[in-house]
Amino acid sequence: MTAETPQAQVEEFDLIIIGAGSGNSIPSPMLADRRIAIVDDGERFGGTCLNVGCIPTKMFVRPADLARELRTGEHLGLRNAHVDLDWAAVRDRVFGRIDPISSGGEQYRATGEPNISLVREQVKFVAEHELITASGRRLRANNIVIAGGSRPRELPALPFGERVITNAEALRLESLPDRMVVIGGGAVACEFAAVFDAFGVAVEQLVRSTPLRGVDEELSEAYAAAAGWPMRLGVTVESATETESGLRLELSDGTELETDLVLAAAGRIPNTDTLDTYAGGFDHHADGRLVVDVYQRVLRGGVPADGIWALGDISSEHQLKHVANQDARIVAANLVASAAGEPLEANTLGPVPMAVFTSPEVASFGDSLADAESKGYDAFAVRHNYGWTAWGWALDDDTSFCKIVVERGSGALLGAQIIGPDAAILVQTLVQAASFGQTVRGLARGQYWPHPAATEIVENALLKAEEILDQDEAMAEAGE
Ligand SMILES: Cc1cc2nc3c(=O)[nH]c(=O)nc-3n(C[C@H](O)[C@H](O)[C@H](O)COP(=O)(O)OP(=O)(O)OC[C@H]3O[C@@H](n4cnc5c(N)ncnc54)[C@H](O)[C@@H]3O)c2cc1C
Ligand SMILES: NC(=O)c1ccc[n+]([C@@H]2O[C@H](COP(=O)([O-])OP(=O)(O)OC[C@H]3O[C@@H](n4cnc5c(N)ncnc54)[C@H](O)[C@@H]3O)[C@@H](O)[C@H]2O)c1
Repeated sequence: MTAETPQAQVEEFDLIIIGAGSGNSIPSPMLADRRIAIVDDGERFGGTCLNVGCIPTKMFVRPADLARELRTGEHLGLRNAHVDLDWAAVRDRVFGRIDPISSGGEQYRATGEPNISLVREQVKFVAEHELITASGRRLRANNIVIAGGSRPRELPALPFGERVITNAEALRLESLPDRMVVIGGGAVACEFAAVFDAFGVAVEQLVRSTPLRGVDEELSEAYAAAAGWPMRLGVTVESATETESGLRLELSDGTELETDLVLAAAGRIPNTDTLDTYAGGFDHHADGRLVVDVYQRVLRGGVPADGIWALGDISSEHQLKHVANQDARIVAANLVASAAGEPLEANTLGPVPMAVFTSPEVASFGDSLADAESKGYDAFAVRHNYGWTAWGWALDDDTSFCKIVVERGSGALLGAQIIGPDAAILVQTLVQAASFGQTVRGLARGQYWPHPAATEIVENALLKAEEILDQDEAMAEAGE
């Protein structure tokens, strides 16, 4: 802007919410007396989870899982199960359901509430409480909620383009390629590899280290062994060359790989750079996330910046929707409390579960045994295989298992890792116990477990853990 260019007049609001993913849940009747601006630059309204993340991916996972189960059901006596998956039909069902929700939500925000203005463009900070939009509008508010999320990390050797795509493009492909390379070993890569494999694409997954790193070594190994598509571990792409029919990838192990399409899923980076939260003077972690305190207030010079809040991927160490939602609930409550001069609510919910809807499914919370030991816990782990329960016999399963990590003495549940069908549901029984401070003692025998449901896998792991605690106690009493 030159000296002669007149500056746009500042538009004043009581509250500006940047990001209409989890941020879109902040407005409520409690804030009906505030002039609110919701700012979002997404191609579709409603953020990552609704449009290109959790929800559509799982809507693809379901038919993929069904087809895989039928096709691989020979051992159960299923014969000649030939199942075709129709990509276009599945895709159109998914987005036929989701797109109207997105556009309906957008229309409601644009016209449905007199106190809310919707600003559909990119915005960035110019000062602690002031923003400028791409078209030059200047917005100011005493309270700003930063819910700008994250975006896929681009790899230098594989710039995004026609043949190198992200989750967003992958879900809406016009037609399926014959061959696809999936880069990464995280949740996105593992879920998409499983889906495209089931749809008949020749998938090859390239993992820099090990898949689902950070869960538990034994589980990561079991996952790599059980996944039904080729997975190369310990390799990266050094360079890529366009060929007539696709791309040739030169890999770090000296080999080459030809493919039609690359799906890059090498992590997500917070949108603090494009939002220029640095211009607001806020504190950032080394990876670019905003630093928040336990009340979700953004810090500036180590102390809470007045009226600046953040939630979800842009500030959280967990890039998970249930965490972003919880952050948003805290921010919503604290916007009301701070205006009323009441005490703020702390964000102190118990352990964070995560579930990866790949094949086989994986879920966990808390520490692996290695993590617990590195934190100084005197802990042990027990493992119970699905195949040791009646439900496992029904599945004819010999690869799935549940591990729980327990503190010696107290019997506190420090973590759990499950690989196998319905892992996401099973883990919640343990998350619930840990969240409400229940130890392993009495947990199995203090309630009924429907027989012969999959929950008996968890019940048996708990019984085993209790047995170890009893043995420890007996040894201590015997003075051993
Ligand atoms: C493929 C995939 C699958 C996933 N599956 C799961 C799952 O099964 N379970 C789970 O718990 N989590 C899952 N996640 C993670 C989950 O989607 C995110 O943790 C969650 O959506 C983050 O919400 P958010 O509100 O922080 O950000 P978002 O929902 O990303 O919202 C941020 C919004 O801010 C807007 N914005 C950003 N910068 C600006 C700017 N400068 N100006 C204006 N607007 C801006 C963006 O357009 C966007 O709409 C998945 C993620 C991906 C990518
Ligand atoms: N079911 C779920 O809950 C779910 C599903 C999808 C995504 N998510 C969330 O979305 C976030 C993003 O997922 P993601 O899988 O993209 O990230 P991630 O951080 O989980 O995994 C990134 C992967 O990319 C690899 N990688 C990083 N840099 C690389 C490089 N230069 N070359 C090769 N490989 C590289 C890492 O080794 C890792 O395997 C995750 O944090 C996850 O919490 C959750």
